[in-house]
Amino acid sequence: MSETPLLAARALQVTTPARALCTGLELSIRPGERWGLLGRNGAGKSTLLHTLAGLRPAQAGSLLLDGIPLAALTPRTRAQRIGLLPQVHEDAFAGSVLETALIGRHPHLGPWGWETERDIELARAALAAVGLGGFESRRIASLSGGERRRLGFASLLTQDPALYLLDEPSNHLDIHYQHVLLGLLKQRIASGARAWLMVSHDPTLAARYCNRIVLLHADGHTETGGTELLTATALSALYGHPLHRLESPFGPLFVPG
Ligand SMILES: Nc1ncnc2c1ncn2[C@@H]1O[C@H](COP(=O)(O)OP(=O)(O)OP(=O)(O)O)[C@@H](O)[C@H]1O
Repeated sequence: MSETPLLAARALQVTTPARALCTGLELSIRPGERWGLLGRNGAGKSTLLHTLAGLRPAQAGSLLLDGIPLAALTPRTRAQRIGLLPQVHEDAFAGSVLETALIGRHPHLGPWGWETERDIELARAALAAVGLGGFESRRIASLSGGERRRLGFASLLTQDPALYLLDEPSNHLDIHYQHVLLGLLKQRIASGARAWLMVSHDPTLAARYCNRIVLLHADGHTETGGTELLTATALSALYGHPLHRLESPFGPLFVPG
């Protein structure tokens, strides 16, 4: 495949003061791909995701965004191309729902930094898409956990990056919204120029929504490939817990033993 990857990791090493979380990662994320990143608690999934987003340095190796070293790009250029849905939303400013959805437009604003009618339209449309139409003037502190999570998706939709980095996106979402929101992003990615990498603790969800997989093992080595990596044997070893794979019309279901 000759197309330049949206994001490429070459011999990437991510460490904490205590240990190596990820060693020698080779990853090419291309348009149309939906990557699932699976591993145990504490394996280093969020730290790796933040490194791929350029929010923390790698200890070795390189990261290329559209073929250009990520570190050479301005934060604004990076934010036009990469969007992060964090595991937890930490709200430094107690703004309204509409103001928070509009944060996604910041990397795209003109030199004066003012939002246009079009930006506000996009934010309103994103809120409606996540079921928060009519919530625009609510304070974010008054939202339920699932409503706050849906607002995080709305901010990401208004940002409309090429690469969506999603940290446990199903957190706080009921079953309906898990499928509505992942379905919505999947549709965006099907349109061609975008991709996602999502951290998940649910191999059933990963098998249903992802077409590429990274298994991050506790010793820092990784396996990358298609969904054929999602075998009962591989996942039982990954989690240190027996898992059974059952076939269903909706794809494989993984059930703990
Ligand atoms: N600054 C730090 N100093 C020491 N250890 C750290 C530091 N930051 C993270 N860690 C450790 O690195 C490991 C990886 O953390 P990370 O949050 O990336 O794991 P994770 O795979 O996302 O876990 P979870 O599934 O529990 O969310 C954890 O053991 C964590 O305690």
